[in-house]
Amino acid sequence: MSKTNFAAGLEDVIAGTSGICFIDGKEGKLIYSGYSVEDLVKHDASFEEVVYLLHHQQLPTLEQLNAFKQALVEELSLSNNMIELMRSFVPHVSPMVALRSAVSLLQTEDRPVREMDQEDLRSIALRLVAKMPSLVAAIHRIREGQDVLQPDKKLSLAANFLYMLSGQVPEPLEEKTMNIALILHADHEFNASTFAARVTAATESDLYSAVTSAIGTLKGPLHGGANEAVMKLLFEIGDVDNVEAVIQRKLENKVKISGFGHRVYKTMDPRASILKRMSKEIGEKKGNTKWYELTEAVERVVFEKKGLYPNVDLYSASTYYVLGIKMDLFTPIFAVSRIGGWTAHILEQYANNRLIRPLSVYTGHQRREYVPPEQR
Ligand SMILES: CC(=O)SCCNC(=O)CCNC(=O)[C@H](O)C(C)(C)COP(=O)(O)OP(=O)(O)OC[C@H]1O[C@@H](n2cnc3c(N)ncnc32)[C@H](O)[C@@H]1OP(=O)(O)O
Ligand SMILES: O=C([O-])CC(=O)C(=O)O
Repeated sequence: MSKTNFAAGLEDVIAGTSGICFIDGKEGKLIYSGYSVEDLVKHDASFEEVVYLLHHQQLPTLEQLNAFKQALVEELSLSNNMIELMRSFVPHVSPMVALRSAVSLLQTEDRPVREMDQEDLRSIALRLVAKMPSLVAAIHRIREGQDVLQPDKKLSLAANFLYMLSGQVPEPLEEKTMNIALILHADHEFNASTFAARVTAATESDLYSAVTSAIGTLKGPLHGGANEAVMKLLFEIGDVDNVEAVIQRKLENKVKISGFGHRVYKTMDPRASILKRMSKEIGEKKGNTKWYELTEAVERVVFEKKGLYPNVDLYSASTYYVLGIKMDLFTPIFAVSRIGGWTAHILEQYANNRLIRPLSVYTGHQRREYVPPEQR
């Protein structure tokens, strides 16, 4: 590439190798270390099993899976000190800002680690995966003025997350829905937040710093923040009869419709197809299909008017909303899942590292002579 050629937004640039995840953007396929997400969902894989797969690029044996689940459950709870620290800032900031800050604070409780020691790195990665649902649930309960709940060690990670949020052990379909949502969001190759994590890791900085970079990157509405933006759009539309006019107006004003379009998929995002089914199923179970139907109408109109396909964020919004989750927790839930992928990529980056440092095309002033302030 010459110094004046560049790819805006790094479009189509191959920035490295990875054995974790493969996306076929033309065919709409998402494969984690050889296993399609459809297959993992069809066979009722657990989120824990998928995290193991991402971390080891191998499905665990039953014994390995049980040990991994046990290790995760043992790490779920937050210290009293951590909860007290969180009380001081959670009520004043958005959940994503609180989550980014809380992850940073978690490091202050870590035992001393051996630098770049594989075993220590893996145990921090596991700790981060386990703490994420507990942090999000604690953020929610603190800002609602409720007690922070301890995890129930008999529950899966998906069920524990819903339990720590609401204080109710979830129904089987609620647990299944959350488990599938967590699997579907767990990894996506060199997406913006994972790439941010890898850039930080490539300086040989620590795992907490890399994950903090990733959370800050996920927060934006062009990336993970789009699921909350979809719910806001559904509220703005309000009724199926308004879809056509609201979408038309937005498109005329060149406003991007959240939950549509993708840098890599040129067809339906395979995760959106599965979440569409889940949104319908949980809506029917809860006797509230309004949000599913509204989303489906938006999908139809956006396709007719602009030829755009849904991405993962479109149907996750109605799915979470019908589960009774507040919309400003949608993006934090993305982090509860994506921590699996982020940590896998950070470990992979450490294992085969080179500093990530691209170039820019300079568009500033030509060389000039310095003039002292009093002569300008
Ligand atoms: C988990 C995730 O991160 S999935 C993505 C979540 N983000 C969203 O849902 C936000 C809405 N979508 C978008 O903004 C974009 O589609 C992105 C950011 C996902 C991808 O962006 P890019 O690959 O840079 O595509 P870009 O923004 O250049 O769009 C290409 C064309 O499609 C149009 N387009 C793309 N997405 C949308 C959209 N959601 N609504 C309206 N038009 C869109 C653009 O306006 C542009 O059209 P033009 O050529 O007529 O100007
Ligand atoms: O891959 C991307 O660019 C965005 C995305 O869908 C994800 O991170 O899940």
